[in-house]
Amino acid sequence: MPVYSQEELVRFVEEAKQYARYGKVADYIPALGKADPNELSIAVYTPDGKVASAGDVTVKVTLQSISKIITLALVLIDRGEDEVFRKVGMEPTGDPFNSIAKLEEVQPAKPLNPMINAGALAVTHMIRGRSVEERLERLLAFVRRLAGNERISYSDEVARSEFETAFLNRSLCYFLKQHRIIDEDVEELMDLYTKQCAIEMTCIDLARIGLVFALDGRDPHSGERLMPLDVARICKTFMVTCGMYNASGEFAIKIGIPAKSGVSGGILAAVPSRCGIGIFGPALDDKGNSLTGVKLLERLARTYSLSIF
Ligand SMILES: NC(=O)CC[C@H](N)C(=O)O
Repeated sequence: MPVYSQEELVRFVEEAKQYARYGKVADYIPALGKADPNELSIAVYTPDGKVASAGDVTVKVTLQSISKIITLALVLIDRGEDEVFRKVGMEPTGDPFNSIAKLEEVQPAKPLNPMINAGALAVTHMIRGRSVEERLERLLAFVRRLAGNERISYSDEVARSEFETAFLNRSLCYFLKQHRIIDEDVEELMDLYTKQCAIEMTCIDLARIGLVFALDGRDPHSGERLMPLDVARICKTFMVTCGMYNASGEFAIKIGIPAKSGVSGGILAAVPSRCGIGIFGPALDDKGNSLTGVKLLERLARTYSLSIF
């Protein structure tokens, strides 16, 4: 097991930051547009409980699409594989995360995987609970257990900002409703989905959740099982095949670590048995992945031979 040295991480962060000028902060969710593209931070959490970090790891990042992997785990626990995969598929799309195109082409109409927005909306729909509040509380309780941090909540500002502007996601919902993938009120689902995406935490929390996946679903400190082995396995497989949207193939070749990104600039990565990694770098590439974050991960993967392939 390599020792992830703080000094080395600081150097890698400085190197990767040079690329910030080629990226762009997401602004289709207006509240995300306020982020500083030069921000870059990383935390690496190892099974011995140690955390190495660089950059300002007190900054909070909203999960955005990273939440998709966590809701998938919760819903697989809630409903089991058979029910979940009746409503959402297992195949990468090669399309942007918010694309509506394949929904019409694929028969029977169901989203191709849970990592694109259409699939994630179908998954969020399946979170058990009698009301949006109860479902959100169940999700938050799960997130807090994975991160070992009771204080985690969501940003009301970011949730509201997305809720007010998410017309494309609403279109996806109506399509799903027409095809009976979902049967709830679209505004309620959007309320829950935008709050889910606005759950915020630090890179250290992200890294700790990554480590739970890396340890096949076990709590790194207590050894307690937080999700069944199969659920952790399915989630990690989706991270490899679809976690970086339509850049997942290139990411697998260049970096080779199960990872999930969000348009906030966050990345959660799980190196099986070895570590969890949390990154925040809001300068995005044209696919919506953190440009500086991916550069940083690439450097780390090469230095420490982290590719699983
Ligand atoms: N790729 C992302 O991170 C997208 C998440 C965002 N909340 C959306 O639905 O558009």
